Amino acid sequence: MTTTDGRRPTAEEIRRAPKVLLHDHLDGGPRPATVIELADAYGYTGLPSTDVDKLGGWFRGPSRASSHSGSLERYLETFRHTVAVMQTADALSRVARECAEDLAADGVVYAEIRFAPELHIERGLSLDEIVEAVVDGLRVGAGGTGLHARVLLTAMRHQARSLEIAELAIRWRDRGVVGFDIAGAEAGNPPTRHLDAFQYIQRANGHYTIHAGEAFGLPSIWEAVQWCNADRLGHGVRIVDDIAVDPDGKATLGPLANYVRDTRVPLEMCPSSNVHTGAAASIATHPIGLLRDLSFRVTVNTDNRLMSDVSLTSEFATLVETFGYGWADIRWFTINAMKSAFLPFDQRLDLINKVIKPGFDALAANSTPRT
Ligand SMILES: O=c1[nH]cnc2c1ncn2[C@H]1C[C@H](O)[C@@H](CO)O1
Ligand SMILES: [Zn+2]
Repeated sequence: MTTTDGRRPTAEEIRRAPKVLLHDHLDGGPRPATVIELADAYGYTGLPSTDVDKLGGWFRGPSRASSHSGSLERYLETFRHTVAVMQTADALSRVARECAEDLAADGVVYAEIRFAPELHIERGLSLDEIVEAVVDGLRVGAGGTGLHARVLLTAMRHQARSLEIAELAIRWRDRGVVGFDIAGAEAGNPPTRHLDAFQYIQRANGHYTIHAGEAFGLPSIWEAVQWCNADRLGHGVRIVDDIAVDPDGKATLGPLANYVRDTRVPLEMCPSSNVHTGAAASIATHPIGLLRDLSFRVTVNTDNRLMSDVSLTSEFATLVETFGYGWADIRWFTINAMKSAFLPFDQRLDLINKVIKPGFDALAANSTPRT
């Protein structure tokens, strides 16, 4: 459904819509100017440029399919510069505060921001000090805005600290941290490597999502769902490998795709990031179109706002442009995301009924026909 006059939502209208973001990396979204200032303040001399525009362009460059082999590993290389300047409590707080400010300005009303504490210990911060700095920064940045910001703690899947990070997540669960995740190079690092961490969280009645089915296929998703009991899947795009579509468009789901759809496993889809890492060839051929048509529990996310040069608004605008989505679709993705958040049920319901639905109703009603 588009607006009553059949017109598609504009980017500015989408920006004003109350949106929900479940998959956004803190170290994938700092402002280029902040990276330069922090590098200067802390004596980090490794930046490829100290010019704001050039640095921004450099971060985005490797994401472009043309200049990039479309590999997750290459995409992840750029993070070393953002991580390098996020090694003190002040720097972490500032990046977190600005992240919340940027999301609030983009019309996000609920966000789960993730990062890997183990990457921020180079200057001697303890894991708890790192989490404290980020939680504080988000609280300050979100203060006085309509944004509710929470944290997911990520463990790097090629490392061996996941149980420790899982314990950290539970230790902070009543203080802004709502879940756990694993990220990093997927091939060769299957989710079951971290089974003890997932089981720890499960025994503590906590929540976790798992990056799976991005750079590796169905076995990764199967392990994440059937061995590790993931509450949600980060990306999960390769679930399409278990769906056959015949020439007249009829889709047949294999057992894993059926299971994921039947049990409403939320898919944290990040279309632009997937094009940049080679997980999808283009937005037009991105599986989100098919998965939305088949009513999987799809959500729309940014992944890395800096490296992929996106905002949640721009990501929705791209989908509107590509798939002809209207308000009903954006609202459906948004409510899917809010239902899938790691927030207590009553708070999710409150945001849906008091913020999201009224916000979308007002926008769809007020959108004026184009002259
Ligand atoms: O899309 C991704 N897939 C796997 N790992 C990722 C992705 N985006 C960011 N990361 C990694 C790099 C960051 O340093 C780490 C924690 O945010 O998570
Ligand atoms: Zn990610």
